Amino acid sequence: MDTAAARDLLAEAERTNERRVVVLSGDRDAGLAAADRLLDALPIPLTETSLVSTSDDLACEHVPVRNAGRLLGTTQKAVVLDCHEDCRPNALGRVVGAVDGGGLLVLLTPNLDDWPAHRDAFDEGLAVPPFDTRDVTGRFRRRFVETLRAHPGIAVYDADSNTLVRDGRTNPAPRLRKQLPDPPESAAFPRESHEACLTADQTDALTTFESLREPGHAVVADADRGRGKSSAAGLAAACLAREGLDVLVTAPGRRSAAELFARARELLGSLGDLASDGDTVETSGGGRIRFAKPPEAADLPGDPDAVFADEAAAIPVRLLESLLDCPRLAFTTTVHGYEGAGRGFDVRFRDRLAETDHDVHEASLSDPIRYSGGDPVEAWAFRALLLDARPAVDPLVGDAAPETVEYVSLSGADLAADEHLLREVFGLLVYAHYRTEPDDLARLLDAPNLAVRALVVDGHVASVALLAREGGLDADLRAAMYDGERVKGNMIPDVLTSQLRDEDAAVPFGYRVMRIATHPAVRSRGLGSRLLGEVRQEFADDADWLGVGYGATSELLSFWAANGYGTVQLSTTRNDTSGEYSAIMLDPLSAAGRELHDRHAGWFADRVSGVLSDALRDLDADVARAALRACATTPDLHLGERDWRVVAGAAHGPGMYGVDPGPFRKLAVRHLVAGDADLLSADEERLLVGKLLQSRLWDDLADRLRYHSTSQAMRALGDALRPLVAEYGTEAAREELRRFEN
Ligand SMILES: CC(=O)SCCNC(=O)CCNC(=O)[C@H](O)C(C)(C)COP(=O)(O)OP(=O)(O)OC[C@H]1O[C@@H](n2cnc3c(N)ncnc32)[C@H](O)[C@@H]1OP(=O)(O)O
Ligand SMILES: Nc1ncnc2c1ncn2[C@@H]1O[C@H](COP(=O)(O)OP(=O)(O)OP(=O)(O)O)[C@@H](O)[C@H]1O
Repeated sequence: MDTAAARDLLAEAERTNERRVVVLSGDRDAGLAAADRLLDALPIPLTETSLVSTSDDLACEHVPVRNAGRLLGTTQKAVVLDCHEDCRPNALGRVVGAVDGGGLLVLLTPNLDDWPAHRDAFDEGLAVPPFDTRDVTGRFRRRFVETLRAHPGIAVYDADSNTLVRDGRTNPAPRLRKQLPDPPESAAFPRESHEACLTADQTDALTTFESLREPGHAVVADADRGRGKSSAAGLAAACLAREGLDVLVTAPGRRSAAELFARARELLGSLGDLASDGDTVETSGGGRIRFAKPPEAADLPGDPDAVFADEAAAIPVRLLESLLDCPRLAFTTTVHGYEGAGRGFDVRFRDRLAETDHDVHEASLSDPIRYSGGDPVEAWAFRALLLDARPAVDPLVGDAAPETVEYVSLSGADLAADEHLLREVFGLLVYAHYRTEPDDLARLLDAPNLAVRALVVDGHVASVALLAREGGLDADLRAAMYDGERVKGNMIPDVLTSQLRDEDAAVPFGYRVMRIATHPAVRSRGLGSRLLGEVRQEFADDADWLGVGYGATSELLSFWAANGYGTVQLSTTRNDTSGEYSAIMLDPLSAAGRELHDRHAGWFADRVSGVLSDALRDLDADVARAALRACATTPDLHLGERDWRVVAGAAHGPGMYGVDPGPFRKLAVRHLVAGDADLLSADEERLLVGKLLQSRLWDDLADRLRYHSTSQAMRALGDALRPLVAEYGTEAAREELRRFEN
């Protein structure tokens, strides 16, 4: 790229405070040399430049592609992203956000015509056994190249032929540069906090946060990425802590709360109120700002005065609900961008918030901080990575019912050919699953092991399922897996083989429902079940099993059980963000699938009482009940005469559970897995789980189940045992019962 063109492009970026993209396409070495010349010719210091690449080929900072997340929240004047050997959509999303207004994103790419056929390390990751890289398609790249050629603000330079294909200038009319906002005349927070705001939106948001000085208020701040909402929250947290309040901050990860803490520290520092600056920030007024992961924050440790949930949409609603007991609440959420849509924050949580006694205040920030509004590179990134994909608007699917929808199979080619459909499918997945990210868009379009099935109404997506083919692995791979090697993309066979030590688990093949989502406007009408029914019918003669692995809640366990899926495993560690244990369930389709299911269901029932008294001691009793109820087997119950005498005796008083817990546990598992669900009340079942299986202390259990006293809880367990003895006991057991009943 000749120096004059590069200088003109950078000058335009600086003049408008927008970003520009330079694509250097062609041979990698030629591209690198062109990048080197470009950076040399431009007035951009090396210290403000990063190269994101598999190798360290330029004189500036080098960030490995897999660590591109390091750039999140930082800003650079120029970032060079090397797309030759490992083009990761996630890295692209992170890198774009790190370029400052007036800066350049430089992409090193293969020749744009050839790129879709080029295979790299990312594609190798998509080539899940038994597929190989040749099975991976290049649709994501084809679409990506089209966006590079079509969007304004993107220069394309062919480094092989030294030709400037597009100069990337948009020649905008001159605009007034934004001034820093004036602090409000009268503000409740210190003037310095308002002076620290960079846009008028941020000032307004901070003013909204002032309501939190009094208890009984909640603030919801939403914005697109990079509008400074976390920073506004940080300034507010600092002001509250300065007044002596204890502020608990939670976010999907500590990293995501970094900006909030940074602003709080800066402000307290400049006010001279920073007493201690470790993981917890303490103020000279006796206040503090501390962090806890969502599952811990949900218990409101130390009864904080205020809770701030940053990126709240990426935190499960169940955990957010536990925060509502705190007198002051703040939630920030991203409108567009993957974190934003997760788990229907708007749909479900705002209603819950409105039902509380808190006065709810809203703040919206639309002015970007790092670059001007209307920046063409932001618009391009939204489109290229579908950051703004949304489910169909409600009225378009409002009439969807199980009888009126059409079941369709959507191949990568179908999705690539129909942008509307792609947006709706992807938008729905993003909306419902907080972990959906840019890499998933490429997977959807190119991965050979994935299949998309949907229910559509008038061409609009009402429900969608993403299926991943798993298993059917040869003996060598199975042995490797058994020996502990990670075999990518085979989640269920992997768990059954390596954790549960079943070397044959990956012989049969099946489809794991990776994600399923029904449009929020039409949930609970049977669409999700219809979709799973159709999937079952379609694959009945073509696969050995259907399966699923997900963060277990009692509602979801019931949903899957109602659709024929049976529990075979509960994980022994919790997910960091959701705090949920995951469940694996199977729905057998063939004889081989049934074999696999039956041996694991049987084994699950055999071992579950051991696990519940150990790693799963803190599993929610209702999740345990639902997981056991969803296990499709009938556990053995071989109790001897002496066992029954102990159990029946305990049901009436003189016998004691503690002398020999074994038979009680067997009885509980037998009933909770395969017994008549109406025999005991929900609380009685919770007692079986809590006392007999999880060995909780009586005081704790009485408290949890709201019994007036420990002895009342003990009597309730006896009452629960009686019908069980009557139902399952031998003649000897019933004889024992009759002794006491008379
Ligand atoms: C691998 C995975 O994807 S697991 C995660 C599943 N997906 C999600 O959680 C995304 C958000 N949720 C959704 O999109 C939907 O709620 C789905 C896909 C779970 C269910 O789709 P729907 O079309 O509502 O299913 P359908 O109407 O057939 O069955 C609903 C029943 O499932 C149960 N159910 C399952 N999950 C839930 C839930 N989160 N909230 C309420 N009910 C639920 C209920 O029993 C419900 O019956 P009800 O409405 O009479 O109470
Ligand atoms: N008042 C401020 N003072 C200094 N820097 C700020 C301020 N507001 C925002 N920034 C900077 O602008 C960038 C975006 O801010 P922030 O992270 O708060 O925004 P956000 O809306 O939460 O965005 P994201 O969704 O990307 O986290 C950050 O790099 C931050 O350091």
